[in-house]
Amino acid sequence: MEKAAVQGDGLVIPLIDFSKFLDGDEDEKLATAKAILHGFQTAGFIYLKNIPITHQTRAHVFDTSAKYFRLPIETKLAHAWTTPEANRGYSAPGREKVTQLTDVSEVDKIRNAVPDIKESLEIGREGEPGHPNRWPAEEADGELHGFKTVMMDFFDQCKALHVEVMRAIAVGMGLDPMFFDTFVDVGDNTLRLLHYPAVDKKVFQVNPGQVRAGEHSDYGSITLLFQDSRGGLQIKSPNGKFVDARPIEDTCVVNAGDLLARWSNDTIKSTIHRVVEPPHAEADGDVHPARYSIAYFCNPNFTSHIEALPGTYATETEKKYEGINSGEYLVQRLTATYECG
Ligand SMILES: O=C(O)CCC(=O)C(=O)O
Ligand SMILES: [Fe+2]
Repeated sequence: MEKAAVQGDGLVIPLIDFSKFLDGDEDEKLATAKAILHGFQTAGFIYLKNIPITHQTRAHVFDTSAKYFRLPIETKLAHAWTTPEANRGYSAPGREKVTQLTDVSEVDKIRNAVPDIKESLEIGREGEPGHPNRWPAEEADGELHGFKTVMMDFFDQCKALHVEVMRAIAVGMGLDPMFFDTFVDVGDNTLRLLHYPAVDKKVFQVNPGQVRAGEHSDYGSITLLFQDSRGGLQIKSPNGKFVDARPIEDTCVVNAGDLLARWSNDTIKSTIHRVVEPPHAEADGDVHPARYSIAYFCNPNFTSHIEALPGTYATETEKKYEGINSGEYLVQRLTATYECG
């Protein structure tokens, strides 16, 4: 067994070789699927290595993302995020406050007190009726030439990885390997490019509680998280302490979201995480350099009805939740998180 990716305060996040699920023999496939499910059931998080998304693709997407965030703020605001139903476009620093609260007025209070130091661009499925993506303009000879192609290609690769991780979960649960396929084939997912600007170290000293991204759980089935080498991601342990989730090159951090936890009748955990001041002193003196990450939020098809999975309850009375429509659930959660209007 591989050394854990993260270990501390009762939190153990496994590092799993995903090629053993995709290309291994039957025993390797089964053992890997079980390890993946076990990671989601215990930590709610796993790290995957040897995924089909190459180092080159990933590096190119990060470079392209950095180019995007160098655009002037007015250019970015011209394709700003609009509504939870669309969930596409640019969010300037301070717009979204990810939090556990679902009451809009409470979220507002917190957002105004200590805004997150980050900006993001949300990209959804192309062709969703009524919700076109909000793309930056690409001039033929401009810096951003090819942006849309790069991002949609990455979107599709992540979409395929979602399907494969769900197959691993199905195998781990003893379900038909394709059980989830018809629940996730549409790709109602969101690609979020994230930029945490360089920040003076003093900001963290002066404002206790200042973070780069506030504590929250994700909403959907799973999130594929690609982080650069800066660090600062933390995951809440079962004892309530935040533990550093160190960057490991060429791995993808995968965490279960609230809807998968609900779907699994709470046998899978959706674990709280946040992004704080990086743990290591950087060479740049008084300033923490920028951090870039990319989160790909996977969801069951918005038309899916989500209710306790077979094998997660013995009798009807053990079902903890009512069935729910995936799309409605996600819009509800996003409505509480973003400042609308
Ligand atoms: O930037 C990161 O590492 C985490 C981002 C995150 O958790 C989110 O956007 O939901
Ligand atoms: Fe998150």
